[in-house]
Amino acid sequence: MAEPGFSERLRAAHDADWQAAIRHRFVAELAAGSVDPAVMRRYLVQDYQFIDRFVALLGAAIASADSFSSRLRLARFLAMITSDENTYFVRSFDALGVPEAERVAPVLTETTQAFQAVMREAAESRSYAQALSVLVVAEWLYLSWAELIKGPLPEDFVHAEWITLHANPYFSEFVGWLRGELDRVGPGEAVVCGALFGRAVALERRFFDDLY
Ligand SMILES: Cc1ncc(C[n+]2csc(CCO)c2C)c(N)n1
Repeated sequence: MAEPGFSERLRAAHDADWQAAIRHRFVAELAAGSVDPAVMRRYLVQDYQFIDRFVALLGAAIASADSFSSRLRLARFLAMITSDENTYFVRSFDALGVPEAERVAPVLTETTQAFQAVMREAAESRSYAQALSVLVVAEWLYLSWAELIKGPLPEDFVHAEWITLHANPYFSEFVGWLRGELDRVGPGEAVVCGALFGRAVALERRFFDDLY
């Protein structure tokens, strides 16, 4: 059997937080379409602020990537999420009656602030490997919970689209490629990449825990 790659070794090193996040109560309720509207609202309001820094981090990855083909691939993904995914938030905020102030400048939880700090740190490192360490967690962990959901989609688009955005062949393929990039460049900065990866996994779990 082939040796596990760098990304799988980091994931396995943080398996307890990883499993707690991908099997979280929030994910189960999302699949059942039973997330309390107040919980969904709190989640999406904080997540929109997460996405803001995520987009900046993806920009940093584009700037620090070590080849034109990698830059192109990341740039295409960036274009996709800043169009399709942004409309999901706007439509969901409308459906949930979220006022403008909470869309653009909500009070941030400590977890959201800590997450933003990790993303800022990774972006400011100007290291492709460090940027990838945080991007891979955010994308792969979401793909992993979404892939565990079986059966018919919930009726409400706020629930259903949040699942289909993360469980689709395009996204799965992209995450596979992104992991391959981290497998390729991460071992050169293994310790610092491992630390960023671990902080990000712990924060993903806390981000869900905070909702309850
Ligand atoms: C706390 C938190 N962590 C990860 C994601 C997942 N995510 C963020 S941006 C992006 C790319 C396009 O979908 C993905 C998968 C999230 N939404 N919120």
